[in-house]
Amino acid sequence: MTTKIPTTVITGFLGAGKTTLVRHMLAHAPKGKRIALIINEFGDLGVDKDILAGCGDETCREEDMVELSNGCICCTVADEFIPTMQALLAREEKFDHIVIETSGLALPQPLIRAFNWPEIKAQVTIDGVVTIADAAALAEGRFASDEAAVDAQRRQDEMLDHETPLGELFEDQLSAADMIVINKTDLVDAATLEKVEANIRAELRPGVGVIRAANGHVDVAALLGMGMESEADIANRPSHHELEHGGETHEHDDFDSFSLSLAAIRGKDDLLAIIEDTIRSHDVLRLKGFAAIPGAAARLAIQAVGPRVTAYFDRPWKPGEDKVTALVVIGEQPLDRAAITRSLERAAA
Ligand SMILES: Nc1nc2c(ncn2[C@@H]2O[C@H](COP(=O)(O)OP(=O)(O)OP(=O)(O)O)[C@@H](O)[C@H]2O)c(=O)[nH]1
Repeated sequence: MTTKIPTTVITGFLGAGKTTLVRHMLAHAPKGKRIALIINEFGDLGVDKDILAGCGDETCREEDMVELSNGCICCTVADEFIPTMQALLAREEKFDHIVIETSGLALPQPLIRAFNWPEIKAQVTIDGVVTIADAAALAEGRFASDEAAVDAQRRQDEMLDHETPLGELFEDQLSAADMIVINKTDLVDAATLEKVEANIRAELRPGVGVIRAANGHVDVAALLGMGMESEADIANRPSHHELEHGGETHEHDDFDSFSLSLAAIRGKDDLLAIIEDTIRSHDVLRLKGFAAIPGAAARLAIQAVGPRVTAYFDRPWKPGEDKVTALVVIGEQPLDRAAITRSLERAAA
């Protein structure tokens, strides 16, 4: 009997901390373990791969990272995910473990189901589905629906969704999970954290573990080696979205993303203030990218989750590299691309 390669699936909403957790996991995985990484990112700048490149050293080399950037993994299972897995499995050097970071807008269920396809099932199994929850976003009610408005709508049309797109997606990510990591515990107080955890626990199947973390710092031994064989249990992980929409539309049809670049900007503080203002005025959910700050030898990595903007110089510009400011913007439909672009262009020199 061949031993199947265990695969960990990481889900969680936009900006919850998936890449941060994967980074921690690669840096702390047992030495000698060889891990392949499949990254699916919403938006086309490849920020996550850039952040992860090199952080696993010999555990996960750059050539062991594969990016799936043509849309969300749940819509491209047949065209992209299955061939990517087959190509990984056909490599001469064998992997001990595979980690898949899904995009923050992905429904996990179609991906889990793909592990029952004969060509995958024979060689790979899901070790566990880990869902990362953003304690700060939950505490701020960013997934909550406006109950009064929804009730009024429902009275008019019984067929209407009773969930916001965000709430529905998050429920699907919770229902798919074998383990929940409540991340960003540093941003909320103890009483709030208790409340957030109680709300999450109320949505879970019995037996699903919950751990708390800041900056994705979790015991890697608890993550790798769960042995759940989640694909065999797909019937117990219903997708609210698939049930309600009959699989005809995908949840992220409700979301939009675009990228833009700015040739030259005035300065760092000015740029960050303009980004924060733009996010607040246009309900941007997630913004990330890199900026070229005048006079700086390193590029500035920018991360914004809701109105919280952070930035750090991540590496020196490479010789000959195009020094531009490039950003990905993600939000609910309709995203007013022209107005957001105009707003961000106020940072231009
Ligand atoms: N304060 C705080 N910030 C965090 C924590 N975890 C992650 N972050 C920050 O949150 C931002 C988003 O983190 P990522 O790891 O990129 O989130 P993600 O889920 O991979 O994002 P997407 O792939 O875009 O969906 C980054 O600026 C992180 O540094 C945490 O526990 N506390």
